[in-house]
Parts: sequence; structure tokens; C-alpha cells
Amino acid sequence: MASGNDGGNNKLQLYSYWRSSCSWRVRIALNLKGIDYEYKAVNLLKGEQNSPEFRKLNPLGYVPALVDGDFILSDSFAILMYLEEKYPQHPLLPSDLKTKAINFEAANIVSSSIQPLQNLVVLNYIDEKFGPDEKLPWVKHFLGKGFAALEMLLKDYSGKYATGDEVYLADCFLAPQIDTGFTRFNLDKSEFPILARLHEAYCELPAFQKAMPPNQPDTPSS
Ligand SMILES: N[C@@H](CCC(=O)N[C@@H](CS)C(=O)NCC(=O)O)C(=O)O
Repeated sequence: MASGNDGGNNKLQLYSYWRSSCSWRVRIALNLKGIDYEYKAVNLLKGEQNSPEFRKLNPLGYVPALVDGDFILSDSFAILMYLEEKYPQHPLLPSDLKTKAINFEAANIVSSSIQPLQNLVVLNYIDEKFGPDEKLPWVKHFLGKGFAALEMLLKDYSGKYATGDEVYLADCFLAPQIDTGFTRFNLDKSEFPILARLHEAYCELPAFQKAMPPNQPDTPSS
């Protein structure tokens, strides 16, 4: 297995939460590229993301954050692009210009137009302002809108995976989002046949399996 070292002992550190879809994207990319890393758990339910120590790593108070020696980087998209340049094995971007652009589009639908609307901080705010019963309809509304857009986009590009028969950047973003939509928020799979098919394909891949929430060091035992 390739190491995250620069020849020294600075193994990459990933600040992560077991159920965070944004951390999960990075775990997939690290696994695909065969990079060993140290898992640093941040308990979002205990508010550890808002501690002064963690805010030094990400002033927004969100996971993931990656520490590479004295270099600190947060935001999963930036982290994946950094890993892509530093560790070229298993490329996350195809060489074809249009396929690459579609990978960016699909990844950004997830990271800009779906996940931020279901983030813990947003759901806590809705709970506080409008009550706990408003959270699920809110999430399902925006997940459904995003999933419908992804279905339309990917019908012209998907193969075994999102943009063909190779795993790329879009898959790293889609796998956690699709799983969260279907298993945590109970979206109806039959409405999203392409996403349902991709979900099954991802569940077969060891790099994706290893990154899943039940398999993390901070996964609760019960
Ligand atoms: N655009 C950021 C978003 C990061 C983000 O929203 N992380 C969530 C977990 S998936 C988080 O830490 N939420 C904490 C909170 O809402 O308090 C990324 O892709 O890394």
C-alpha cells in the first residue's frame, strides 16, 4: 500500500465523522488511491467540530479536514483535487474533456446543491425554528430535487459507474449521497433507477465498502 508520507513520518491525517458524507468521499478517494492514513474522529453530535482546536483546522467547523505534515486543507472537493495531484495512482479524473466536465458537474450537484441543504447545522436550525417534524420533509424535498437532476444528467453518460465503466470523482461524491438518500432518509429507489443501479455497483467495490459508515473507527457499537 502506498503511504501518505513525503519520505518522513508525516502520515496523512483525516479528521472525519463516521456518518459524514463529506468525510466518506475522502475516505473513498484515499482507499482508491491506496493511501494509508490516520483516522482522527470528530464527534459531530457532541459538537467537537465547533471546538477552538478544530476551528484551527477548519474555521467553518465542518469535517473533513486533511493534515499533511504542516499543511492543513478542508473541504472535500479541495482535498480530492490535492490528492489527485499528489498521488496520481488511480486517477479520479478522466482525460476526456467532456467526461471530466461531467464529473465536476455531478460532484458539484452533490456538494453544492444537495448536501448543504441536509447538513446537521441546517437541520438543527430547522428543528429550532419550525420544530422536529419539519426536518424530514425538508430533506426529502431537496434530496428528491437533486436526485431527479442527477438521473437526467447521468442517463446520457453512465455505464457501470456514473460516467462510464471506470470509477472517477463523480462516483466518490455520489456513493455517500445516494446511500444517505436511500438508507437514512428513505427515498424511494424505484423513482431513481440509475442511482439505484449505481448504489448496487458501489456496494461491490472494496474501496467503497471500507469507506462506509459502519466500518469506521468511530462507528458506535450499537
Ligand atoms: N463543502 C464541505 C462541506 C462540509 C460539511 O458540510 N461537513 C458536514 C458533515 S458531511 C459537517 O461537518 N457538519 C457539521 C455541522 O453541520 O455542524 C465539504 O465538502 O467538505
